[in-house]
Amino acid sequence: MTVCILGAGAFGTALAVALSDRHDVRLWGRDGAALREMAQSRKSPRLPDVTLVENITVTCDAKMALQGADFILSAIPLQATHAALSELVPLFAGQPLIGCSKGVDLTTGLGGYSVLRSVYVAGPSGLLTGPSFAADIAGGLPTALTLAAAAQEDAGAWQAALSTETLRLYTSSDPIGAELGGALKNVIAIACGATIGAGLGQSARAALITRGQAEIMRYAVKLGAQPETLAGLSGFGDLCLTCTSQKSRNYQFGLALGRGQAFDKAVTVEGRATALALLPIMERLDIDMPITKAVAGLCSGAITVSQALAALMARPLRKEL
Ligand SMILES: NC(=O)C1=CN([C@@H]2O[C@H](COP(=O)(O)OP(=O)(O)OC[C@H]3O[C@@H](n4cnc5c(N)ncnc54)[C@H](O)[C@@H]3O)[C@@H](O)[C@H]2O)C=CC1
Ligand SMILES: O=C(CO)COP(=O)(O)O
Repeated sequence: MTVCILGAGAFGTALAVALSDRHDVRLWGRDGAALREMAQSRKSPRLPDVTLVENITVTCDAKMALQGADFILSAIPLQATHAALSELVPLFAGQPLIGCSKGVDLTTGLGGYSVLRSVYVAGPSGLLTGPSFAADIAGGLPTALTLAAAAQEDAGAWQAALSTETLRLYTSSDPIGAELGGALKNVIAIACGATIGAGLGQSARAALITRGQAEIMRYAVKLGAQPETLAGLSGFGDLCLTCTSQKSRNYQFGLALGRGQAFDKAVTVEGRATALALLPIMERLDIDMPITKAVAGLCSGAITVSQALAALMARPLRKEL
């Protein structure tokens, strides 16, 4: 089969490497000069340890990349996905479109799967998400992810086509739960990084992960997710990984906030825009999300880490569940 991957950053490239074990892959990106350099050197600046094998075609020609593709995967950062796909969808030919991005859109409030549905109205779409660093996938380390689609038979067929010896896919028929678990964990990871960066300790981080999971659950269930999905790979699994690993860019961004250090604005940190996107929605729907609110305040510069801590600790005492 032929798989077209949109977005030639770390994650798109990692998926290209993994799927090239079984399929021909077309890796499409928008930056012509960078793509030509990748095509020639067979190296990715984002994943320097990896060599791109021959059956990965690197290109900025979308028509060529999509021609005859059996699957389309999108690994374009979430805030750019709607605009980018709106231009590309006219070139699609009814293939499954599977989102791989994690976040909530600032303009529409939609998550990774729902953005795809809003642009690719007539075609089948799904979401691939869960605990996975690009470098791990590209390095052939064992990884388990959730492949979610509204129709279980679609998810089953796509699982069979896209699993590899090292990439183990589980199906889910709850794409809303999958998109929200993957998006909201990034916000909690920023809080965890800030906590460690400010020297508040690992006990505080464990509390944030647990209370973070509680507020992710409140939000997602209100928006129609199944609670079990939030306990799975796309929810709890990815929350664990991102909140505890210095490889996570969301966690690194939080660490810098906690230490009062600057952070490179060019690095993809999905949780920053996601926290700001969630703020008006949780207020409108009256969902209690104090950690997300604190992270939104940190990201907009409205509050400091010590003010965020003081606000969280001063909340009225309550029952845990
Ligand atoms: N890096 C990782 O370990 C993982 C990343 N993801 C998700 O994958 C998505 C992409 O992240 P990364 O690849 O890591 O980011 P990245 O920063 O490495 O790469 C992003 C790529 O997207 C391209 N891009 C930006 N706007 C674009 C547009 N309008 N059209 C086409 N290309 C555009 C950039 O040129 C860049 O090549 C994010 O939503 C992230 O949460 C998911 C799982 C793991
Ligand atoms: O989503 C990820 C791991 O599952 C990657 O996390 P970061 O975007 O924080 O690096």
